[in-house]
Amino acid sequence: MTRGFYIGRFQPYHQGHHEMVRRIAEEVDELVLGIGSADQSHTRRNPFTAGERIMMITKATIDMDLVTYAVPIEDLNRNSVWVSHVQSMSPRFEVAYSNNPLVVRLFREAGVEVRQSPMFRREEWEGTEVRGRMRNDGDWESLVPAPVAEVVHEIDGVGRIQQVSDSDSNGEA
Ligand SMILES: Nc1ncnc2c1ncn2[C@@H]1O[C@H](COP(=O)(O)OP(=O)(O)OP(=O)(O)O)[C@@H](O)[C@H]1O
Ligand SMILES: NC(=O)c1ccc[n+]([C@@H]2O[C@H](COP(=O)(O)O)[C@@H](O)[C@H]2O)c1
Repeated sequence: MTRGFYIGRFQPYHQGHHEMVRRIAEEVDELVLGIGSADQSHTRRNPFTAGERIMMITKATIDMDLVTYAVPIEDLNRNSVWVSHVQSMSPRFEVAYSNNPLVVRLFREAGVEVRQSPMFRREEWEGTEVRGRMRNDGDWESLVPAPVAEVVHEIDGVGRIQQVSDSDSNGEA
């Protein structure tokens, strides 16, 4: 039995994340999806709460052939102990998946095996692009799994993003 760990902000969970989970499913029996920056929401870069991101991930991965757990991970302003913080919040895992260079480095320095993947259709499958299209009334729905689009509609996510774009000075280009 192998359990993996895949961390991201998932703002929102999009087709690039989904493709990565599909490939990870070929290598592990169970996967923990760490919801990074869990304490952040209602800003341009981090519009969705941890709970909303749990809904997106749970509904999008329900039909997949692996057990998934979505675990919120708050940020910690101390990189040197961040891996211990992650491990303290997550079910035990043997291998971590990430394409984020800082995350890869921190896990490797802590002695955790890390696997990276290619970036899939990165020109479209990127959180920043999805949020940009939501702000501009573009076609964001084709960039996310259908259950994620349903969650965004349920919580009026587009309305929220358009509103925080005006008021939030937390700045995303
Ligand atoms: N299209 C993709 N193909 C493969 N991996 C991806 C893709 N998009 C994101 N990832 C990886 O998934 C992890 C989580 O990504 P994250 O939630 O930050 O999404 P993002 O699209 O990079 O977001 P943002 O544009 O909001 O910073 C990271 O390791 C990231 O490199
Ligand atoms: N010191 C820290 O708090 C620390 C260090 C590395 C990554 N993280 C978090 O891990 C997540 C990494 O996800 P991304 O690959 O989506 O950037 C982010 O939420 C990031 O804030 C936090």
